[in-house]
Amino acid sequence: MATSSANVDLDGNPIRPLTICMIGAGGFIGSHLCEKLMVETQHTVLAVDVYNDKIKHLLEPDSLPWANRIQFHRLNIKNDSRLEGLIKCSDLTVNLAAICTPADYNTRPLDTIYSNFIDALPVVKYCSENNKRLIHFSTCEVYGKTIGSFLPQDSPLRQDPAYYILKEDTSPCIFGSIEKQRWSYACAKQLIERLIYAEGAENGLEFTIVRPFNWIGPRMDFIPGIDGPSEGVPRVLACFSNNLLRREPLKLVDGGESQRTFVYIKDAIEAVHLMIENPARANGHIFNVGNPNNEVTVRQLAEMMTKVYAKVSGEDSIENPTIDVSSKEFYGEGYDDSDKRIPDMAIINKQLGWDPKTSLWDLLESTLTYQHRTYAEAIRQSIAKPVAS
Ligand SMILES: NC(=O)c1ccc[n+]([C@@H]2O[C@H](COP(=O)([O-])OP(=O)(O)OC[C@H]3O[C@@H](n4cnc5c(N)ncnc54)[C@H](O)[C@@H]3O)[C@@H](O)[C@H]2O)c1
Ligand SMILES: O=c1ccn([C@@H]2O[C@H](COP(=O)(O)OP(=O)(O)O[C@H]3OC[C@](O)(CO)[C@H]3O)[C@@H](O)[C@H]2O)c(=O)[nH]1
Repeated sequence: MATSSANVDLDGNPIRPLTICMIGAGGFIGSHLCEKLMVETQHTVLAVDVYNDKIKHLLEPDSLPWANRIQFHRLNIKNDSRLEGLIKCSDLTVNLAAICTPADYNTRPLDTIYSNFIDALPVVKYCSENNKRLIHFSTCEVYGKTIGSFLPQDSPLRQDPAYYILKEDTSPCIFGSIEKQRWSYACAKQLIERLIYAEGAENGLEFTIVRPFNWIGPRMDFIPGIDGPSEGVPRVLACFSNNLLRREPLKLVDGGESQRTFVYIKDAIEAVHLMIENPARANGHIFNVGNPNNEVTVRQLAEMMTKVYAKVSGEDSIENPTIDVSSKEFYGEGYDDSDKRIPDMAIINKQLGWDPKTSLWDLLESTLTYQHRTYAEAIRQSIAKPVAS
């Protein structure tokens, strides 16, 4: 895998220290990107978010070696006039802010559309008007369903990669009908991608669009009832972690037949680091960032996580480790799903020489070790606590 050295880019040019306005810096991806930039580079981060719990370890104490290179700005980009000033005094803006948990797409469709489209508009506008570079986080979900999913079940064409590999410049974007509000998120992300592209074409905005394919690792989402709402539904890694920590069966939505490719957050962050430090190679591009070698069905993911968790916790798994639930029961009316997501890697490989390296087993082993260490005792105590009458 290509890595950028501390001082020169992939073409041997010196890398000057940048000021980066990172919006959504307090989230899962933001926390890992801040960590990378603090520990391995000389860049400065203006970290914008409404929360900072996941980056507290980078903000305090004042004696940290990077203390003068990171500032936290608690603000909501929906309604805060400070945003333009922060973008203006930065060299680059990285926009990660979004509602991006599937349980919200069909239950809070308005918030989802506003968050992923309307709230991103000023960010794009301020970057364009002030000639500032933008790295915007979209999603693999803009591809929607694969062409192959519309073929008859027994069609041999379903095995042909041409019908399922997702390519940035040629694959169509196939969403379900309007009442399947699951796709409101993907549609909002697609429209903001189109707007950014148009700003590049008409007004010369220097942009890079990132399409993450299921990045997973420590600090992803929350564990319901411990550091998030008891009834909350996070993404699958946290749902299954929660079930394993509580010794409950893992819930397989609609049989767990959907397929995903999972990439380790630390591999994926390396790709973003390369984009930041190689603007000449990254500007004007849309990049898939995922690991095509780590494909599993959700059922296989549940089985592997059960085995890995038994290994890292030293506890035997329960007798019936999985249970089937319908998507209507789990997510409510209007849910739908992506059938299969395999990223084509040609563009990122050619432009940045990036390839993921961590296997699914290895990334689950380090992530579930973290989950066990971070949450097992808190869960034990919450279960032991008598319920108030
Ligand atoms: N994690 C993945 O695998 C994945 C996959 C596809 C796309 N993405 C995209 O990557 C981006 C980051 O994802 P993540 O997994 O880190 O999600 P996350 O929810 O952990 O992080 C998003 C952060 O944005 C902040 N935010 C949201 N609205 C805000 C607002 N109005 N003002 C200020 N801050 C706000 C949230 O507080 C949160 O900390 C999102 O745009 C998401 O759509 C992620
Ligand atoms: O307890 C559970 C939770 C989920 N599933 C199923 O797992 C699949 C993956 O679900 P999840 O990780 O929550 O999200 P998606 O992959 O569907 O979508 C995300 O992908 C990228 C992003 O844009 C941002 O992260 C987001 O939209 C899915 O099939 C669920 O039904 C389960 O069986 N049990």
